[in-house]
Amino acid sequence: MIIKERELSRHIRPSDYPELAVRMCDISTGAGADGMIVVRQDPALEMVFFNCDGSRAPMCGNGIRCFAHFCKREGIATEDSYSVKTLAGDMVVEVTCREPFRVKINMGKPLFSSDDIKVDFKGENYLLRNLTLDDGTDIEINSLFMGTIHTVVFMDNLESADIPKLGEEICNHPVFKEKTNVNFVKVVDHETLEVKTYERGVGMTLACGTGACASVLVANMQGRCGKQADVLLKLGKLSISIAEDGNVYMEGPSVRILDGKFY
Ligand SMILES: N[C@H](CCC[C@H](N)C(=O)O)C(=O)O
Repeated sequence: MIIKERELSRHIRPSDYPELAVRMCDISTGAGADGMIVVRQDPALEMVFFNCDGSRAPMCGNGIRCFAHFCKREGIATEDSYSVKTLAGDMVVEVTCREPFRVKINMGKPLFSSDDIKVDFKGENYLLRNLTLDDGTDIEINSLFMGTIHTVVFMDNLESADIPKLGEEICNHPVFKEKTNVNFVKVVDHETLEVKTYERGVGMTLACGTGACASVLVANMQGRCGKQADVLLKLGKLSISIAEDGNVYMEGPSVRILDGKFY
């Protein structure tokens, strides 16, 4: 869900955005969405993103494709390539097709330090670590910051596993001081991954752009896929590529569903 900050009632202040996100995203009494984006135009073009529980997230991969689509339709961005400020840094947008709308985003580079993912650990990164679950079993996880905090879990049985339950447990595990988004990844072949994501502040989602990037990155580091891979999500497909300089690119669509007035 996307709103223009300039068109908001003067009674609504930035401190009200978390509550507005909860109300607008509510499936019963609002429009129903995973998150709310405020388009800020001053002093620079900025995407201000909230999860449907009202928490702020630094970045949203799906959101920025919708943001770019919205800015094009509304005449806010007239160029095909421009930069968007986010809490995870400036993202570079490049419209690859106007109708149907497709866009490629430079999502930046992954970060691996304990400070980036808010986990206490020694060593260079938090990849290939064992996490002990409530039932005493260990699960191998890989955590990193790719626009936001992500954990990647490789799994062959995406269909039979209780992903919502497992996702919720990992997301809220005390090791993650600011929680984590959790991506369950099945390697289909060297160019294709299937990903299901449980999101912090949301729950199960139909698609997660930053999660798709995190999944390809970790899969590539472990030799499970190449530097370019398609990510199959419940609702669509994203193309992810890792450039020589380490920047990660995400390419995919955005589709307008409705325009409206929220009271
Ligand atoms: N759905 C988003 C990510 C939202 C992340 C958010 N749930 C958090 O970090 O709190 C995406 O497409 O990249």
